[in-house]
Amino acid sequence: MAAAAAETAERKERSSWEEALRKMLPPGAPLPDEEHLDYSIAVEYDGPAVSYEVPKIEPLDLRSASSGASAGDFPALPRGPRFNRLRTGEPRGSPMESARSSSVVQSQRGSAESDGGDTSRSSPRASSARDPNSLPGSPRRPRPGTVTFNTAEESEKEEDLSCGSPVAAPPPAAPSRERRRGVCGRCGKGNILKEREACLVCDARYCSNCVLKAMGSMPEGRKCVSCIGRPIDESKRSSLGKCSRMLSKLCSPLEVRQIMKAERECPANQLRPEQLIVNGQPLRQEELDEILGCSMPPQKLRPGRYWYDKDSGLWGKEGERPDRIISSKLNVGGKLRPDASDGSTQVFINGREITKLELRVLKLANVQCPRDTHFWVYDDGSYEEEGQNNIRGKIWEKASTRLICSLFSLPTPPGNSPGSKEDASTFSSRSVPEYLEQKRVQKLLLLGLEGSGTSTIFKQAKFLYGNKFTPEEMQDMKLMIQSNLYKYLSTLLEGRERFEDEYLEKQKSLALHAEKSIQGERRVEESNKCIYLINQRLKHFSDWLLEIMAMGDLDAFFPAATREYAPVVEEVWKDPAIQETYKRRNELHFLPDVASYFLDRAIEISSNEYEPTEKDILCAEGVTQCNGLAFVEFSLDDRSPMSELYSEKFDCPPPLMKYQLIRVNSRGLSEGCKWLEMFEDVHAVIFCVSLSDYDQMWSRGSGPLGNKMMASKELFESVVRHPSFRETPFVLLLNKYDTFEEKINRVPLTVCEWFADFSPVKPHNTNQSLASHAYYFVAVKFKDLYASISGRKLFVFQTKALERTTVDEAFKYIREVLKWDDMKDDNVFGILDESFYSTDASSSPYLRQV
Ligand SMILES: Nc1nc2c(ncn2[C@@H]2O[C@H](COP(=O)(O)OP(=O)(O)OP(=O)(O)O)[C@@H](O)[C@H]2O)c(=O)[nH]1
Ligand SMILES: [Mg+2]
Repeated sequence: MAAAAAETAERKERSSWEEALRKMLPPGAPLPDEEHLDYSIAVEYDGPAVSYEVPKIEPLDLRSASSGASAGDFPALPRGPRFNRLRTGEPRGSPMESARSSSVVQSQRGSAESDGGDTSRSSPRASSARDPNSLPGSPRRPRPGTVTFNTAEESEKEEDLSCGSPVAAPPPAAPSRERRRGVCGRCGKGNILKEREACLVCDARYCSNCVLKAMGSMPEGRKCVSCIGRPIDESKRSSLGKCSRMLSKLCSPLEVRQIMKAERECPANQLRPEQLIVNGQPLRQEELDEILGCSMPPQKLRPGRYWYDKDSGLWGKEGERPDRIISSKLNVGGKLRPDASDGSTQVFINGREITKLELRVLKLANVQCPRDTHFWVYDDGSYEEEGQNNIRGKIWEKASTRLICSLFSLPTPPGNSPGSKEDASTFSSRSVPEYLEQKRVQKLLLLGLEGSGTSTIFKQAKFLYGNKFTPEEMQDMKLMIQSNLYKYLSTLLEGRERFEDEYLEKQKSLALHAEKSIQGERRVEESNKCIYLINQRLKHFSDWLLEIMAMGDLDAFFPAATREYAPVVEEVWKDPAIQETYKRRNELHFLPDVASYFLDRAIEISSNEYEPTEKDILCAEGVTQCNGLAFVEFSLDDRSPMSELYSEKFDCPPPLMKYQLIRVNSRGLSEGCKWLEMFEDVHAVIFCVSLSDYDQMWSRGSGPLGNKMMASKELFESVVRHPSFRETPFVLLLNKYDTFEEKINRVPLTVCEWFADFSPVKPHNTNQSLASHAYYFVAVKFKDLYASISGRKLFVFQTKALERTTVDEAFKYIREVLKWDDMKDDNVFGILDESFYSTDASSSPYLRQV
């Protein structure tokens, strides 16, 4: 019964689509077989109502145009930018818009027809094809967008290319363009110093006036409209998704984010399987999918030849040592060859002759490996000699081995439990940097997002506990303060440019309206004086400085230029346009609060005789100019309620504990928190967050702008999740409470999406109470987040890092936390219940925070 009904339904459906098709063909033309239908031409249906859904073409929805795994793996592609711009009425002229209004849309690839995955097919049946996953037998591989906007000529050429096998057909080559250095590919105007945005495919460069016209709404990121659908130039792979200064000036942050996402994730920009040769064999799409979809895929894959050991998960470039450990047991590539990494040690791991460096590390890790040893290594690091059936240990288990590996840039598997303490002695007998030595010091790792206050806290610790700055450090500090002047200034100048452009745009649209009325004209004339205008001379300086900053060449000009330009710096800073810009500093690409403190004294600071005061040192960002790792050792006066408890019990004073404060700057954290592995033995992680960041905009490098508190949250999460700190207590310092107190009455806490549910219940008559309420709210947010990840309690303390006493109290609080942590492990007194170990208790004078 059911079968018969289904058959009738199918027959009915078939006849109705045949009917629809007939209407599209010239009268009397025979109805082609389904196999012979040419789906590459879609015609807008304007016939009578039909019982099924007429297929629609959505030119930009590449997600539906790509099939199988890729469709599932790549999130929705941006359609926002285009619509946003259309809404704002910005003149576009992009061929994209004209194509949308046209009723005939060309399919880019005839090849897609053969596999039935083309969403542009005109068959009514194709209505289901909008969901590529619903197509039986649709191949799992990314395909370029169905619809592009090429010239007729280009489309013809492509049609030929696309006739080949859909798997083997190489993507069409980029059109070659004649280029002259510094000349815009569209308007032809040239200026070698002007910024250009380059097409990722053909490298055509466009000036800021032309880039949006040449690249349209960028559904695949920065490509000329005629290059959409084409694979990118491989040399540009590393810049995928990295926004340029030009683009961030031209588009809103949301648009930029969407364009960059499309650039990274659209099918056309992905690696093609045949570009990867693994163990001598080019990959097939399923294999590439398997690699990319595994739990630990190789990062930043580029076309090339690789080797892969599926038993251990080791992965490297052909002829080179292992580069990383990826998921094991993937069915990809050919058989691992003995000479895969070009080793010459006569020691073999899973059939591969290992390199000298690996052998050295194995020896350091006390693995016996005479010549002609054949090891079998499994993905958990356990190893045995071939044929002996006797696991001899785990290679990466010891912390020392992992540290050695990281020193030698050899991969270790993530997620190993912290190494056992007995490693310490073996480890210190080797020549390792002093700071890695296991001594009687408690290591405190101080981390935080850029500008959160870590260096200020570090410097306060130095002032507080007796480490003086050396003359070299003072000199470093001076140079840093001097060059920071230019950094602040360039941020302001860049902002000024943007505000001026915005203003002019607004004027233009006003003028359009005003043309209709004479009064309007007068009004426009009156308001034409833009407050963001600067004079020609300063403009010249501004262009020059921004150019240098964009090229990252500041160090080449300073400090030599410091004195020479000091008067101009002062003039620029005092200029009303810059002062107006400064008023809108929260819209700028992060300008610290201290910018005005230093810019006000530009002449004094730029002089040769300038010596930074203690306050200058504190206010200056950073510890040293190069700003990498910094260490300070100190001991604290140990009289505290907890130490009294010790003395009572043991009848002797506790030994003086030394602390080593290690500060890693935010740049050190940005590379996937790689450095953190070095610090798995720290006793506490002190994470610093600037409370006043909740309304600040910020971006990592040239990435898209976002809320800075959210960026802090993300960094916090990744540090908490880091395997090195699974057992380590965390102390959160909520810093800049002073700025927060002042700001909270002007800017509601809810501007940060994470705090959107902040609604203080009681009326707040004083600033104090609203600020403390908000502070408590933020603290609890972090505590909840921490607990949800680690299942433990987060210790929170409030600081105003510029006030020394608050930093002193913070360290004393941290000392208490460390002691409790020690005692929790031993539980020597048997009195440590959860409430004692909680921050809610107030058994210590320092325990007055949430
Ligand atoms: N008002 C106020 N300013 C602070 C406070 N803490 C730090 N600052 C200032 O904020 C700026 C940034 O602080 P830093 O200590 O340099 O921040 P950081 O975490 O070291 O950031 P990077 O050096 O970029 O990694 C400096 O100008 C400090 O003077 C605070 O509690 N209140
Ligand atoms: Mg700093």
